[in-house]
Parts: sequence; C-alpha cells; structure tokens
Amino acid sequence: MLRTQAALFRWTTRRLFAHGTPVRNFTIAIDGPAASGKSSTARAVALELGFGYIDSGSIYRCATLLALRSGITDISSHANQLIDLINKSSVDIKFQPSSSRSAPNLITGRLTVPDVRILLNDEDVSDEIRKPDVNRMVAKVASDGGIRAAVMSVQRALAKAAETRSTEMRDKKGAVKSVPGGVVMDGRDIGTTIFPNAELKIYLDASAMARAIRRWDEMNSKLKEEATKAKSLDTSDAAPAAERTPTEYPSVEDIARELEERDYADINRQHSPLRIATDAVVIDNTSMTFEQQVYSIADLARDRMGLERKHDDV
Ligand SMILES: Nc1ncnc2c1ncn2[C@@H]1O[C@H](COP(=O)(O)OP(=O)(O)O)[C@@H](O)[C@H]1O
Ligand SMILES: Nc1ccn([C@@H]2O[C@H](COP(=O)(O)OP(=O)(O)O)[C@@H](O)[C@H]2O)c(=O)n1
Repeated sequence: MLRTQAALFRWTTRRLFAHGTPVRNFTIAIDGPAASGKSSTARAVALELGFGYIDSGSIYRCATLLALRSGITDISSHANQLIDLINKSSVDIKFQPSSSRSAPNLITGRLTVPDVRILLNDEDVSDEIRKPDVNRMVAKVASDGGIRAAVMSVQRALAKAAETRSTEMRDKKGAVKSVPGGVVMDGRDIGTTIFPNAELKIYLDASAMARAIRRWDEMNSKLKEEATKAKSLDTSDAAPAAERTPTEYPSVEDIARELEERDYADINRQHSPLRIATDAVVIDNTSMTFEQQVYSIADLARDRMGLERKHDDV
C-alpha cells in the first residue's frame, strides 16, 4: 500500500515538474461591478504576464444582440428561442497583444491596453455590443438560468482555447519553462461560478461616481473621435457628417443611473449573482492609478506562481 502511494507520489511529482514546468496553468478571475476597470485591467495584466484574455461579458452582450436582431424583447417568454440562437452561433474573442492598436494614454500611463475584437458568426460586433440598446437589455438576458448555462459553455471553451494558445506561445518562443501559461477572465461570476478554483481571484471596485465619470469620459472621447473621422471623410454638399452624428451625448447622471440599474440587477438575480468570492482579494481603485492596479495584480500572480515580483517600487 505504502509502496503504491510512494510510486504515485513520484509519478505525480515527475508529471508536475517535468522539465521544471508546472503542468497546471494559472487562471486569474477578475469580477466586479460595471465600469470598475475589469476589462482594461485584465487585458493589461494578460499582456504583462503573457496570458490569454477572455471578456465574459461580451458573450452576454452578443446574446443580447442576437435577441435584438431577432426582435426578441420579452426574454422570459422567449428564452428557449434565444438559447437555440446562442447554440447555433459562433463567438470568438480576438485578443492580439502583439498587434495592439491601443497606445498608452493619460489614464493608462506607460501601459498598453491591447485591443480586443469580438466576432459573432464571423462578423466584428465589438462596437455594436457596447451601444445603449444592448446596455439596457443585457442584465435581463443574463438573469435567465438557461441562457447563462448556454453562455457558460461558450465561455469555458474560449478560456480553454486562450489558455492553450498562451502555453503554445511560450513553447514556440522557448520561454522560461518554469513559467506556466494562463488566462485572465473578467466578469461577474468568474471567481464564484465559472472558475471557483482559480489560482487568483480579484474583486475590483470603485466608487459609483468614479465609475460613472470614467465611463462618461470613455464614451465621449469615442463619440468625438467618430465625429471627427466622419467629418474628415465627408466631401458631399449635404450637412456635415459631424452634425449628423449623435449630438445628444449622455450626461454623467444618465450613465450613473444605467450603471446603478445594471449593478442592482446583477447583484439581486437568482442565478450566479455578483458576489465577492470568499477567497478574493478586494481592490478598490477609486484613488489608484491604472498602473498601480495592473502592477499589483500582476505581482500577486507572480507571488502565487513562485516567481519574482517586478513592481515593488510602484
Ligand atoms: N485606476 C483607474 N483610474 C482611472 N480610470 C481607470 C482606472 N481603471 C480603469 N479606468 C478606466 O475606466 C474605464 C472603464 O474601465 P473598463 O475596463 O471598461 O471597466 P469594466 O470592464 O469593469 O466595465 C476605462 O476607460 C478605463 O480606462
Ligand atoms: N460573467 C458575467 C459577465 C457579464 N454578465 C452580464 O453581462 C453584462 C455586461 O457585462 P460587461 O462586463 O460587458 O459590462 P461592463 O462592466 O463592461 O459594463 C453585466 O451587466 C451582467 O449582466 C454576467 O452576468 N456575468
């Protein structure tokens, strides 16, 4: 009996540390309320550690877009129809750190936040799934247990593929063998339901006002950018394109209301509500710089992987 146990121990140890490589990959779950910085932080952390990235909310947003495009407005009575549509659709998340289009800016400081494109049935819907009609409906779609189960299997499959890509990338580059591959996934129930055994769980939060102002800033700069682009392309005699683009920019109060309603729905729903996992590290970034939050999460991950910290000076 003891001999069998000893042999099993030797076999497990050999497998775990073959070529000095821990076989187990590393998963970072980042949860939190709307606009708390989850996705931008997760992408920058993934870039810093060479991990894959999955934006789990984008899949609920794709499901919402499918509903809107099929004229489904009453989710509760058409849930099965929507589940069928989700099962027949393909969703892909293109996270390409090496061909990043996002340059460091005032918020991100020296850090690059890689761009992510979301493909629904091979169509790039990245911008469309962030529009107000999707924002208004997505929490309702995400409150249905059957729809969540359908979305969950898409999320897990995407995470597995991203993790494998991250490991292969290391192998190709002949990267340090003792560094595991991994994935960073952000959402509402990643540490509680999707990956309850994640090696690192972060609950990212910020004050309601800070979150509303950040989202407002983000939306306004995007709208202004679109207006400028449209103006420079407009050569006709018709009204300048800039005048035809939406002039009614949402106010900070509008955005604060939308975030509050969505958070309320996410916290109070029956299935996988937004909760702080008991073993999560809570980070309130209201007064933190972007760099501080990214570097502290990356170093927490390094600690747990048994690697040297890199940013003790920040
Ligand atoms: N510490 C920070 N200080 C200022 N702005 C931040 C900070 N962290 C994130 N942001 C900005 O807040 C906005 C919302 O972040 P995002 O990552 O989209 O949030 P979420 O994924 O939680 O909805 C983005 O414009 C992002 O650049
Ligand atoms: N893991 C997740 C991710 C998102 N969601 C739902 O999807 C919505 C949109 O998520 P998101 O991450 O794109 O939202 P933002 O925080 O970026 O505004 C959330 O408000 C939730 O209703 C969820 O229920 N579970």
